[in-house]
Amino acid sequence: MPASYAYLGPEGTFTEVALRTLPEAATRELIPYVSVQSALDAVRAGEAEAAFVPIENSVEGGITTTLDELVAGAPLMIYREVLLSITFALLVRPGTRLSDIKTVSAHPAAQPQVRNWLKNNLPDAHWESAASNADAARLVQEGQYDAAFAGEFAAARYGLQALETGIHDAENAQTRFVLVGRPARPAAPTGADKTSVVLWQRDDHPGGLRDLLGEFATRGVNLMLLQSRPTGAGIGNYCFCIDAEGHISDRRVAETLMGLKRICLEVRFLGSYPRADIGVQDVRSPRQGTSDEEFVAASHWVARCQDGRF
Ligand SMILES: O=C(O)C(=O)Cc1ccccc1
Repeated sequence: MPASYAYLGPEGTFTEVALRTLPEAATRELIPYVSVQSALDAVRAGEAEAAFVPIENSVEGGITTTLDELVAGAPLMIYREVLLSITFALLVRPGTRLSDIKTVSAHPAAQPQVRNWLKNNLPDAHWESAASNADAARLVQEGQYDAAFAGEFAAARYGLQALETGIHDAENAQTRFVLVGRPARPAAPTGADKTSVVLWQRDDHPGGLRDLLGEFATRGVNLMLLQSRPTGAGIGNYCFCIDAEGHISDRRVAETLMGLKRICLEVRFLGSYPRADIGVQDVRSPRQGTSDEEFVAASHWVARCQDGRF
C-alpha cells in the first residue's frame, strides 16, 4: 500500500495544518489535491492510503461536499478526527490597501465565519468561492482576486501579506477534519470513541425519523451529529448522517446498529474512531442498563430461559 496521505490542498490549507498534528502524518508523504472529491477518489483508486479532509465546522455544521462523497460511491471509512480552532487572516499582495479591495475569495465554508467582518469592513467587496482557502491565496498571488481569507501561515507560501489577522465572527470556531481510508477493521476502542453511520429510511411514514432515533435512545447511545442530505431522488428524499458516542465494539452501539439494520433500507457504516473533543477521563458512564456487562448478562439470561434453566 502506498505510504501517502492525500489532503485538500494546495499547500497552506487549514487541512494541512490539522493533518500535521497527527503523529502518523510524519511517516507519510503528504500529497495536496485540488478538491475533497479528488483526494477521496485517490483513496478509492488506491493511489493514496488515506485522505484528510474537512467534514464539519462549529458555525455552519456539516461540510456538504465531504458528507455527500462519504454517502455515495464506493464505501470509505473514517479512521481519525482532528479539531482545529480557526481564525482567518485577510491576505493581499504587498502594497494593497483595504480601500483597493474589490474581490475577496475563500472556501465556501469560510463565508459564514467572516460574514459580519466583511459587512463591517468591506461591505461592497464581491465574494468569489475557491476550492480551498489556500487556493484563494494562490489566486490572489496570480492577480485573479484582490484578497483571500486564509490562515496567516499561508501568507509566506504565496508571497502575500496579512492586512488583518484574527478574523472570526464566532468565538471559538472550530473545524473538524477526518482521515478517510478504504474499509478495514476499525481501530480498537480507546474508551472515548465515536461511530459514524448513514441511514436510509425504508419508507416514508409519520414518525419515521423518530423510529430511527429511538434505536439510539433505547440503548442509551448519545448523538453528536445529525445532518440530513438529499438522496437526489426528488424533493423530500433524504438520508441521515449520524455521529454517535461509542465504538462498534460497545454492546449498546452494536445492538443499535443491528436495530437500524433491521428497520432501514440501508445502513452505511462509516467507522468507529477516537474522538478528538474529550479524553477517556471525561467520558460519561453509560446510562443504567446500557453497559456491556448489563447487555451480556441479559443475553445470558435469555439463553438460560431458552434452555429452561432460569
Ligand atoms: O483547509 C482549508 O483551508 C479549507 O479550505 C477548508 C476549510 C474551510 C474553512 C475553515 C476551515 C477549513
